[in-house]
Amino acid sequence: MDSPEIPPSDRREERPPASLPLPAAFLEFLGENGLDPALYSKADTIPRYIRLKPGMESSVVTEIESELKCDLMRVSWLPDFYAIPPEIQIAGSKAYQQGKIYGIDAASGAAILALDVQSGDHVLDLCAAPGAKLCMLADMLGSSGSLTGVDVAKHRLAACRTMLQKYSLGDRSRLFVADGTSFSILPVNSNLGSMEGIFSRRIQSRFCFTSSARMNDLACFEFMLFVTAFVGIEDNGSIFSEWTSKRSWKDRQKSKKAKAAGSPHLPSTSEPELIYYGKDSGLVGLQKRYVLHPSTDAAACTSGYDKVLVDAECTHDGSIKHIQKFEFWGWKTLDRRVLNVERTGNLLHLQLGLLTNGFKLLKTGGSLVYSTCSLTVAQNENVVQQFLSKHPSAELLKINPADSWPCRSGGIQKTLRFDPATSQTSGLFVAKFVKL
Ligand SMILES: C[S@@+](CC[C@H](N)C(=O)[O-])C[C@H]1O[C@@H](n2cnc3c(N)ncnc32)[C@H](O)[C@@H]1O
Repeated sequence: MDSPEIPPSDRREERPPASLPLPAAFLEFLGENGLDPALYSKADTIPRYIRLKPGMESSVVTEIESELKCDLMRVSWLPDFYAIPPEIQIAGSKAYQQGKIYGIDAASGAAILALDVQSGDHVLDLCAAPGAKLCMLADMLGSSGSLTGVDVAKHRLAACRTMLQKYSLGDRSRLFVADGTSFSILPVNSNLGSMEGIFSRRIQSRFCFTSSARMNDLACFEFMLFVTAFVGIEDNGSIFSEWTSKRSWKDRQKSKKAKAAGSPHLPSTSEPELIYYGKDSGLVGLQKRYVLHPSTDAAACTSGYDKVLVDAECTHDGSIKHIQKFEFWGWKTLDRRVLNVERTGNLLHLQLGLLTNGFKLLKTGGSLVYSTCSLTVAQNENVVQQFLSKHPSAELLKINPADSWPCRSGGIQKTLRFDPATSQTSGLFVAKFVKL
């Protein structure tokens, strides 16, 4: 007689024990979420991944190999990605310091490819820091379109600014410290339509300009630059000039106030704070008040972002290397940062809020990728399900390149799950939506 099939929960006992000394509270968290502790035994075996900045000559690979003293193994399913042994540190290498490579997990790379960014797209990254995905998004964008990065933590977003500048990827980017659940600023070009009206009316009354023909975007843009030059003089300094790291007196006063109000993250007004914009971000020469005005749902449908990434805040339990760090930070901090029930409850609300607002800012026909580095169903499939039940204009999309990716299907059709055992990567859940 055939021996009865072992239920999955019992099969776990046969696997090698986790090499990390996982604390009881974390094991309990894994148990409650139906996750296998054996995954954490892979911590020392899954490779570290680096991405070679596109456009680098292939000779650079040999150069980097001799500097890092290891082979760079090309990741066949992901362009420009290489695997290196997990113990190799890249931060001290010249290749890293000169901006030729950056560290980014292969699963994160897959999430960006899933978004299918095309040259000319207006892209929003709603939880951008510390910025590895943001850099890859900027790379995919090429020489047209725009990239807007948002994060609630100012010090973390400042790290994004450093990254973009280091890798010369910031020209088309702008960075806002803001709450991603309520951020409502549209891409710059989208404002042209509404500003066309504002400027036309203003100029008509000033200069008796009476053309009834609708200006095309380019003519309108040139016209606006001309107009802002005049209006700007009148408004004395409210025009975006080229970005500088030197802060104005006004900005310094603003952050003093925010500090005094006791918020380390958000300015006291909770208004989005622009902490960087590149020379081709579309802002230079424009009036601040027209760029920073909040949008309506209807405006977003016609003039919103083409692509949105919501790489939501989560418990990070799927990021094996992150969990590994608690060996140094102390397992007690894991309780506070990962397992705290109240925090986890709030997280679910936050994740749904981020996904909902990211979708709101998407133009009709645009697509959104929702990802988390948690392996729990609660933070992934359940959030997706709840979101879909409230948004009839949202539909899950098949992620086409995934046919050749080493990942599994998520608990809902068309969603994906990467994990150390299946993918040799960090854990990541990925879902892609289209706005109908
Ligand atoms: C998983 S990390 C994002 C990683 C990032 N996408 C990358 O590839 O480097 C989540 C980020 O969400 C940010 N965050 C948390 N709450 C937020 C909110 N309400 N609005 C915007 N960002 C938020 C955190 O500060 C954190 O930087």
